[in-house]
Amino acid sequence: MEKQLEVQLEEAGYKTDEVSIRDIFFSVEKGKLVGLIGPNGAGKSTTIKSIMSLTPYRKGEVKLGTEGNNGTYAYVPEQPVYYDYFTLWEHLWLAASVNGIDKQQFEQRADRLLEKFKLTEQKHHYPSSFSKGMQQKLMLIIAFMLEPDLYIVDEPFIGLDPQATLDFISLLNEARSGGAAVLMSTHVLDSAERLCDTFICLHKGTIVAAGNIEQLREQAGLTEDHTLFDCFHVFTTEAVDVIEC
Ligand SMILES: Nc1ncnc2c1ncn2[C@@H]1O[C@H](COP(=O)(O)OP(=O)(O)OP(=O)(O)O)[C@@H](O)[C@H]1O
Repeated sequence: MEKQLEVQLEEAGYKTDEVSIRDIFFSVEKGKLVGLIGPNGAGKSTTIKSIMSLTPYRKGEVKLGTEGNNGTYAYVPEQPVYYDYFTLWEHLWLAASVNGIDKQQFEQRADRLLEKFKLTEQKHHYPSSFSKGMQQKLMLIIAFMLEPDLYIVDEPFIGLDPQATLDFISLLNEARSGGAAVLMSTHVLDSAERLCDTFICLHKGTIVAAGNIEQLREQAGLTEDHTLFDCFHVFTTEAVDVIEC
């Protein structure tokens, strides 16, 4: 299967003399959803930020796109980022125009997504007046509007209401069936268990387990009636050998 993202991070951190994550090696194939899981402070956001070259220190390599073909990506940060003086619609148009989407295609995609996320009425409002969940939806709408080869999403579920969560999942599945790859960090393990093909479990800045749910159960020494949460508990509370992925 073709890799859309290959991560070979030896070390990364917020200062040159401080290593926050180390030995993070994994890949995401076309059409697959890889879940980045781990407790608070495990290094999920740092991994994502260093993939995006947003950490001051990074040693290692990140390859984006398939063999001989640079891929496109959309990054949805944990904290929404917006301009105070642009309306919702202006944000979408700005993102579309810098990414070369023509006006007709932009309007078609943007209107469909606003409808889906129930923000049509707020089209000409300023995101600074939005709730956290509505700002999160703005970030997701931009990502889906760009229809990239790869989605990198940092904790999408916190802040979204149940209907928006379902809408987000259905759009994600639609993008995957079109061949898009997804890397998603989350604490919401029941959703992750249902959605993700494979998991990277981080603890104390490094990978402690990786694979699909069956492989995680095996690595945790658990039987098939155990959930992702049970595996997570084993990997993050007991001394485990670091398992190569
Ligand atoms: N801006 C920063 N400057 C310095 N250290 C940071 C910064 N952000 C995170 N860290 C440190 O890096 C380590 C990993 O944090 P990170 O935010 O990646 O964890 P996380 O798994 O995303 O946690 P959470 O689930 O709480 O979001 C922690 O020790 C944290 O204190």
